[in-house]
Amino acid sequence: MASSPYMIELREVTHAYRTKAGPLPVLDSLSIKIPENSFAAVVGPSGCGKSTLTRLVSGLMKPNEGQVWLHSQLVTSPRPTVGMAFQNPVLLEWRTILQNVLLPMEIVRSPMSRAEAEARARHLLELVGLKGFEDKRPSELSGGMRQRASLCRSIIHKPDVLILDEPFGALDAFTREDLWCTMHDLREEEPFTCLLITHDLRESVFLADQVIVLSGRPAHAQYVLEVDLPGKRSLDDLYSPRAVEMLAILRHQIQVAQGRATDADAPLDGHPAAEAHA
Ligand SMILES: Nc1ncnc2c1ncn2[C@@H]1O[C@H](COP(=O)(O)OP(=O)(O)OP(=O)(O)O)[C@@H](O)[C@H]1O
Repeated sequence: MASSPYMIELREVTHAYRTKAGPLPVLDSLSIKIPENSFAAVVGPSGCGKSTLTRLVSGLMKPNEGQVWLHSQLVTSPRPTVGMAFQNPVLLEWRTILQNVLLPMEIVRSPMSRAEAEARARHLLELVGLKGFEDKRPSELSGGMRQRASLCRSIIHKPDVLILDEPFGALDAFTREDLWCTMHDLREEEPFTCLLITHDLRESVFLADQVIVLSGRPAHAQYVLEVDLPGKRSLDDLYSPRAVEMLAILRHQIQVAQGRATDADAPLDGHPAAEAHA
């Protein structure tokens, strides 16, 4: 079995949940390739299997068929080298923000000393605009600030891969856009490989190098759009003719995935998934 040259690779992954009503097929021959230090966004109809995909990549679940590769290793058990952030940033109220950010260092083995980790946590908090809040408790912060702290926590241990499962979904539009820019700042400071699950097409185009559109359940990679915008983007880039064109393509692909449109009337661009993954 050949190892994978990608940071994340799914090869022909098929998975069904066992339910009382019988097997529920969720993924069907799903193949995805994400190179090191690149950012992939996954979009698709509600309930098509996006969160299932994150559980497979982090090793919390094993697929019925196919392989999941992470940093050239076959994933067969939970991976400490994966950082995760979710829609609800669960921070521990009895710890300060700094102590919350440092939490993974107590769980994951790392070559960093305690002093190095603390210096890194303080630096990350400054980078995301939380300088001065290190000693506050989570309840003293706004939702957007808590999500910023949660992002710092997810990368404090320098994970191979960062998995973001709709981390900005519960925030108001302005805070969300602010956090998108923070993501670009973080990536500029320290490259990492990221898999983002989102329902927001603008978010996917603003943040990602490739946008993978999943089909309806059981999901396969229906379409892959390579985002050809500048590396570090400004919000104005979202209003460029090219960004508007890409958003139209993605909107159409989501409609195809939902069974509300066919490929016959597709805007012309991008790569059908099969081509991009050849
Ligand atoms: N542990 C489980 N047991 C049985 N069925 C499950 C389990 N987890 C998820 N499902 C079902 O599998 C399907 C895919 O779920 P998943 O959460 O991966 O979808 P999703 O694309 O992330 O959904 P959404 O867009 O609504 O967040 C759904 O129908 C869900 O009800």
